[in-house]
Amino acid sequence: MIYTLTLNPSVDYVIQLEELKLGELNRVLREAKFPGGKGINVSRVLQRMGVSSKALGFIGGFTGKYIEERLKQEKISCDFVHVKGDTRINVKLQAGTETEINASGPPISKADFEALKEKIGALTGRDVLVLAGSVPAVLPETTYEELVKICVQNGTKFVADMEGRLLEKVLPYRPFLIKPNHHELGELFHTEIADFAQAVACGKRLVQRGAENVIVSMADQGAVFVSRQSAFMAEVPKGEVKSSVGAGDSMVAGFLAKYEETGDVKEAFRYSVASGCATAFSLDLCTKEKVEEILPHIIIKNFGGDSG
Ligand SMILES: Nc1ncnc2c1ncn2[C@@H]1O[C@H](COP(=O)(O)OP(=O)(O)O)[C@@H](O)[C@H]1O
Ligand SMILES: O=P(O)(O)OC[C@H]1O[C@](O)(COP(=O)(O)O)[C@@H](O)[C@@H]1O
Repeated sequence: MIYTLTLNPSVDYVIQLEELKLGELNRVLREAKFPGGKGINVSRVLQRMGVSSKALGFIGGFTGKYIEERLKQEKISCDFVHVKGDTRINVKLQAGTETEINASGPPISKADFEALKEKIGALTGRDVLVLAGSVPAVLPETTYEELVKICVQNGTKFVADMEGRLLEKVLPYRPFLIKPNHHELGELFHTEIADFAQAVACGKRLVQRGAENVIVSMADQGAVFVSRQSAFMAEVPKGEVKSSVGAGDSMVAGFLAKYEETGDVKEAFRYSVASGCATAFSLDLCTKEKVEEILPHIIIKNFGGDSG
C-alpha cells in the first residue's frame, strides 16, 4: 500500500486577477479552492490513476474538515492526526505570473507527533511512504530523519520530496525516489542549474549520496532522471499553463503509479513527465485522460545518447 505523509496540509486558494495592483483594491476574475499539501496532492493524483493510497499527516479546524470532506468525496482514505488549530490556507495568485503565499500552519504537540510516529511504525516492508512538503516551523528540522529511521527499521520503502536542507538529511537512509526541482537542486549544490547536463551531474552526486532514483524537474524545460544504471532526459511540449501548483507532486504520483504497474523506470519517468505537464495545463491536478493525451508527445532520450 502507498501511504503519503503531509506534515503541513493546506487549502490551496487559487485566485486569478487581470493584474495585481499592490496597495489597491483588486477584484478576482476566477477563484477555486483545492485540498493541498504535497502528500495530499500525490494521493489525489494516484487516485485519478486508479492507484489507492492512504493520506497521513496533521490536520485541524474548519480547513482541516474541508480537506477531509473533499478527500472523502474523491474516495481517498485518510488517517490524519487531528490537531487543535486550523490547517493553513495557501494563496496561489495568478496575475500573468504565479505568486505563492504559503502560511505556517497550526501548532503540533508532542502527543500529536507521537501519534503520527505510531502510525508510521505500523507500516511494513510491503508499503511505500511518500514524505513530501515542508516541515512546519513548530517541529524540529530533524523530523523527517526521525520518521525515515522508523521506515528503515521496518523495511518500508520511502520517497522524499522536500527542499534541499531537509532532503540532505534523509539521503543516507536510501530513499527509493527523490524529486527536487532545479531551484532546490541548485540551492543544495550552491550553484544555478541551467541545463540538463548540470542537472544530471548533480543528480549523479545525489545517487552517490544514497538516492536510488532521482528526478530533477525543470518546469517548462522538462526533467532528467538519474539512477546508478541510467540517465535520461525529457523535453516537454508547449501548452497553455493554467496552474503549475502540484505539477511536481503529480510527477511523483505518475512515477509511482507506472512503476507499480511495470517495474520499468524509463516508462515510469515518461509517465511522470506527462503527469507534470498535464497538471501544469490544468487548473486542478491532472486527470488520467489528460496524462495519456500528452504521453505520446514525451520523448525520453538517453542522456548523451540516442532516444530509446
Ligand atoms: N510551463 C510548463 N510547461 C510544460 N510543462 C510544465 C510546465 N511547468 C511544469 N511543467 C511540468 O511539470 C513538471 C514539474 O514542474 P516543476 O515546476 O519543475 O516542479 P515543482 O512543482 O516541484 O516546482 C515539469 O518537469 C514538467 O513536466
Ligand atoms: O509544504 P510546502 O512546501 O509549504 O508546500 C505546500 C504547497 O505545495 C503544493 O503541494 C504544491 O506543490 P508543487 O507545486 O511543488 O507540486 C501546494 O498544494 C501547497 O500549497
